[in-house]
Amino acid sequence: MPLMYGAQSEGRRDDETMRRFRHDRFGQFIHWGLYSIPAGSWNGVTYDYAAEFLPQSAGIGPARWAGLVDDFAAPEFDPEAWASLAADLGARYVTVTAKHHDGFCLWPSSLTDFTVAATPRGRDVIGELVHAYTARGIAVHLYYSVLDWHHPDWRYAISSSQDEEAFDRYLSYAGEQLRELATRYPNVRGFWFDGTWDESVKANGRWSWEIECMLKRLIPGAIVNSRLRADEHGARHRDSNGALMGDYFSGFERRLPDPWDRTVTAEDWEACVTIPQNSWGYHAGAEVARTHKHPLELLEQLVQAVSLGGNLLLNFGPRGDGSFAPFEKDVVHTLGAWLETNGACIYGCGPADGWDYPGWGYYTADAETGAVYAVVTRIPVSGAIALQLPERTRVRNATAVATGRPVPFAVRDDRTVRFEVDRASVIPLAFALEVEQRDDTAEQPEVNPDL
Ligand SMILES: COc1ccc([C@@H]2N[C@@H](C)[C@@H](O)[C@H]2O)cc1
Repeated sequence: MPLMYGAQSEGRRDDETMRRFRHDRFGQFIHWGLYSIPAGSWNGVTYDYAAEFLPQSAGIGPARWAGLVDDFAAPEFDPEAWASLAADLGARYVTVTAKHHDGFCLWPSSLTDFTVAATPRGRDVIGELVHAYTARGIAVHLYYSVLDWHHPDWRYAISSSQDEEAFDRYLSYAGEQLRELATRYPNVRGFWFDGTWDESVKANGRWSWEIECMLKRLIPGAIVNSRLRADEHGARHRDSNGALMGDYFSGFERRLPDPWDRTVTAEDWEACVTIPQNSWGYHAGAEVARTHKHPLELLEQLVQAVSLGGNLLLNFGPRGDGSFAPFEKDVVHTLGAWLETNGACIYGCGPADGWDYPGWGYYTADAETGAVYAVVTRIPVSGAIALQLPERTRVRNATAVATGRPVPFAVRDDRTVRFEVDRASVIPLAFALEVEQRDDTAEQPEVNPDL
């Protein structure tokens, strides 16, 4: 059907900025704001829901919530230390909350006084972070919530002409804030929109179209996630013709596609995940802490995302004082150390065509060289893994990515090779496979079916 405000482009973007985003594969999400101070508790009551939703959980109105501005002193906030942490994690980009649903702005916006400028130290958090990350070669995307609990003209739905006039004022405010962000911080790489599910926003597809046009005019090549967009019929992420809006699908939140779901490889996508089961802002509650994922679970999510052609955006919620909690530093050390020696199977990689999900781990392939990687995340009881080869494919040799040492394998039949895996191996264990297309007229590989 003809659309005025549908997808602005067809298919994958193939410009340098998007190729870099695709190559990066691994990003760090940062949720930091007023909600980081109470960290899930209010007036002595702990609410086990997401910490950034505390105003909703505890029924705190905007005026009382705004009282936290005076407590946002953030004595431990050190942008260079945050950038070093991201580098140690192995993240190639960072997405930072410039404004979350509570409407508090981490930059000194001229459009409102509900910003860091009103805090005791008045620092331009976004400006200092953009500088620090960029100086370390880490790209920055700015998270912006269209949903705004603080702004008096915000409406969840439009049910009167007064609502319409108010919400039009709100959308003008949000549009001017976005212009301000793109103008103040022109070297950010992208914008990550959230809070766009309400009827009021879905009814304003033209506004979302115009915002995407404006941001890409102000910052040529800027990358925008699919959550910004609605078309004129209220379709989100994909327009009414099914075309992806924005530059990558960003509907996977605290979940990934099924590891065998190759349909997702048709487009760029990013999954955002948390370390606790469900809190993006720092939550100090013991019950929430009980549900933190093990670092290796998060590492497996990264490998799984890459095996399906996606990026992983792993969230960290710094504490109200600007420091990171010990459990987050554990994640940084575990993932950073593994990526230091195994990054070849992640950065610049994507799905390995023809290599089906094996169950014991994931296959990735270098998008440039075609090199195939087998990444073992669970060792079968047999102590061996069997690789089902694509048609007319032969494995010439295999090396352990972390050490570069050759790895012996047995050819079981013309479609199966088998690796013995040392149970003491560091998991995930990545093998680099040198494969070649086999000319069927050539001699068949020597097979040993008893293996
Ligand atoms: C269940 O509804 C929501 C609504 C918003 C969110 C927000 N999206 C994540 C990326 C975080 O910012 C979270 O607060 C999560 C769940």
